[in-house]
Amino acid sequence: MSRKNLKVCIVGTGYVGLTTGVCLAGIGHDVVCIDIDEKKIRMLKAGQSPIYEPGIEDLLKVAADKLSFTTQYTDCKDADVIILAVGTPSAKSGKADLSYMEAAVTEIVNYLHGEKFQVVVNKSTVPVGTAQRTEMIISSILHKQNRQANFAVASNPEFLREGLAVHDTFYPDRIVIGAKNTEALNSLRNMYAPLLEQTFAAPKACPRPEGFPLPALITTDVTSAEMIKYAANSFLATKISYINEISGLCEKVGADVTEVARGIGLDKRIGSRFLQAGVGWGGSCFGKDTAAIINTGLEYAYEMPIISAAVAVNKRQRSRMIEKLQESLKVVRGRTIGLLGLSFKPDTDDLRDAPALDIIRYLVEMGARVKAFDPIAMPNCKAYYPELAVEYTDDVLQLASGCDAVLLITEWDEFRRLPLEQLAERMTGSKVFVDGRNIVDPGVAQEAGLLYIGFGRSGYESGWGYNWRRFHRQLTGKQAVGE
Ligand SMILES: NC(=O)c1ccc[n+]([C@@H]2O[C@H](COP(=O)([O-])OP(=O)(O)OC[C@H]3O[C@@H](n4cnc5c(N)ncnc54)[C@H](O)[C@@H]3O)[C@@H](O)[C@H]2O)c1
Ligand SMILES: O=c1ccn([C@@H]2O[C@H](COP(=O)(O)OP(=O)(O)O[C@H]3O[C@H](CO)[C@@H](O)[C@H](O)[C@H]3O)[C@@H](O)[C@H]2O)c(=O)[nH]1
Repeated sequence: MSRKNLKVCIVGTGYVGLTTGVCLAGIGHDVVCIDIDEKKIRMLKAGQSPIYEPGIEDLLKVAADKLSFTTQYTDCKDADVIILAVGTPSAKSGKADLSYMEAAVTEIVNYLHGEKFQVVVNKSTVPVGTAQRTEMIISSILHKQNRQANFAVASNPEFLREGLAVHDTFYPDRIVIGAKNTEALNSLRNMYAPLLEQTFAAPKACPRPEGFPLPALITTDVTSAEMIKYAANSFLATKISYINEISGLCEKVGADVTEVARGIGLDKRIGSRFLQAGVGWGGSCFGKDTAAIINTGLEYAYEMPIISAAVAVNKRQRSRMIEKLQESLKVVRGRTIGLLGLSFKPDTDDLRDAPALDIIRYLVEMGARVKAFDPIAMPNCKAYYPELAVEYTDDVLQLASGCDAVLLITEWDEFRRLPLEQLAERMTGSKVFVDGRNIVDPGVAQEAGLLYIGFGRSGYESGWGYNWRRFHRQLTGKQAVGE
């Protein structure tokens, strides 16, 4: 099949829309990104990314002549492919709120016409039936306007991870296209064709990692494509909750969950990824997508106990953080607690459903003074959660100063190399260090003078074992039994 560059219009220029836009422009398509947020579009026109995502600003430069940004839908005119990438947040019921999708669809209809074939693509995460409903909305508007258009609706769910969005877009494990119309399928196959070629080399900003396999192309019906997205996210969220449930039992029986995860993860049927126990998952997707799939089940009177349990376990992990603090400090009221990390995961400034937000709220309610440091997410936290009573600090040492306890919430790479002794020197009282991501070596932390508490690392739960050995050495100059 001969390949041609397409005119692609992306509606919604957030994490998914912007990444998709810069990457498609990076492989030669002419891309127009639309958003109703004027500030976002102003920044993008000036070459600045409104989100922190490695590689995006480089691509904005590299692909500048293939990219444009606008608040005007008129630029959808003549697009071969219109990609919908607006938000689909949770409504109160847990159902996906499709109002942004439907608002966008009613706008794009005006730019569908009969002169050439156009594909409308649902890239947002949407419940089963949404492609069909999109088609129905478009057809009924066209009918009212007494017009016809040559179009089809396809589902093309997105699997990128924040912080790795550019990498995941250029080198996905799979591309899923759900369409009942062959022309739509061919158009999208054409759009992604460069990514499927052995010789594909992304723009300089994001070279192919050594030995990285080509993506699988999965073409299927629209309903299965819609289900694939929810099934994938629910599975990943469940896998994390599973290891977190195991980690609680590890604490009881005296096992170390990091050893258990290593031991089970080497079984290829299980796999080692997504077995990091700790304070649990957050982010804009897992919470909303597990809620939405449970809700879809309810529409069919079909309970989903496994996914519901994964949600409950995840909620419990956030409370476990507070329980660990209470067990060690006894009284939390009137104490100073420092949070290392605010974003829901490293390499992003995204705070949506971040565990840190709940933990801050609990602590403030309990009467603690809360300090925080995050390498990237502090401006967003100040802007979007002005009501949070948090003292922001400039670095990890300023954070530790005067703290009774420090809680590591986000696994930022720089937190793997913390100056633990200097932290301990600046802290006060029993110098509790709760490692919500199990990334700090417990022995090294204890050596530095901290009372280390991990998740599922029972040997270090109370800290007494390690402190006792340290004191024994200081007193006797000899190693203690078991060292
Ligand atoms: N963030 C992720 O990692 C990720 C990954 C895979 C899939 N998804 C899914 O992709 C979708 C988008 O997620 P996101 O994180 O990019 O959201 P986002 O909030 O970052 O971006 C959505 C954008 O859509 C814009 N918008 C809203 N209504 C609009 C309209 N009528 N016309 C034009 N623009 C409009 C908003 O202003 C916003 O900039 C969601 O369904 C999400 O579940 C997200
Ligand atoms: O072993 C692990 C792995 C992750 N997490 C946490 O899980 C959350 C989600 O992490 P991740 O999946 O890396 O981030 P997202 O960017 O939210 O990506 C998920 O959600 C996206 C939106 O749907 C999908 O596209 C991605 O495939 C899916 O991984 C974060 O809070 C992580 O800290 C753990 O607690 N333990």
